[in-house]
Amino acid sequence: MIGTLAIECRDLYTPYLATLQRSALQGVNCTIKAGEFVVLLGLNGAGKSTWLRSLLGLVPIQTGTIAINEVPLVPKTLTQVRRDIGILYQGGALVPQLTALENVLCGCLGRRSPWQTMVGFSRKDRYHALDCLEKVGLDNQGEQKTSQLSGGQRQRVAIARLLMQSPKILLVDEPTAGLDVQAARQVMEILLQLNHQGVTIVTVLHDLELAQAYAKRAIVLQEGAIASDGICKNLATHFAG
Ligand SMILES: Nc1ncnc2c1ncn2[C@@H]1O[C@H](COP(=O)(O)OP(=O)(O)OP(=O)(O)O)[C@@H](O)[C@H]1O
Repeated sequence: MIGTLAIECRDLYTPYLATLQRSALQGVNCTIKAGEFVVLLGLNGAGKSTWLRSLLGLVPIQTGTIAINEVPLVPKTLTQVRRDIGILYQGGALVPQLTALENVLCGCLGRRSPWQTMVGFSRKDRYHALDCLEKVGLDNQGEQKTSQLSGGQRQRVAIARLLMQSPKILLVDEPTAGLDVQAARQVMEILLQLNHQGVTIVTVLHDLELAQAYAKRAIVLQEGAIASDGICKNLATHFAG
């Protein structure tokens, strides 16, 4: 699978923002091959989340092009492209009143008709959701409300929910924010396992040690453009400079 292009951005500009006195993204050029594990680094406001959201067509684009799995991202291809790509937002965005299993089941709502949604989830859906929970080590917590889970467990439920759509590309925004060292490593280990299974991972991280331990390539965004792009090595020294 490595060799095909998972993500390709050419001269990507978002519209001018008066508050910033520039565009959030200004000239992003980048290719990421299928199967890569990439960490996205940069200061607050550098444009990391905006870039991730742009890859799903969630941000207006002024100029430039995006292709996902070699399919140009245009209104006509949006549904097709979104089938292949999952995004995990900061905090996971789970429904606290629902159980872990119910939250994971929500991951298949996007590919169901309104009629199927009214009928409820099938036994097959439930087995699939349990399977996804098992992949993140939470098969015993399926019936627990997510409000009663720890931050690390909630983040893993959010990953399991994404797995329901069997994405080929996972975009992850600060998956370890607010987690202790052990929980952060558990989340990163899950991302690594998924990567070993062929899923392309692009994750925003602020922890340089974790970045170096798990990702092979680091892309650094600065004021909406790529300031550096290379192998994950000596990141602390690089950033000190
Ligand atoms: N819809 C919007 N309207 C106005 N400004 C916006 C909008 N979206 C993003 N911005 C601005 O664009 C810049 C980039 O934001 P973005 O959230 O992508 O940065 P980031 O690198 O992810 O930051 P952080 O590390 O804090 O999450 C920020 O200064 C933000 O305030």
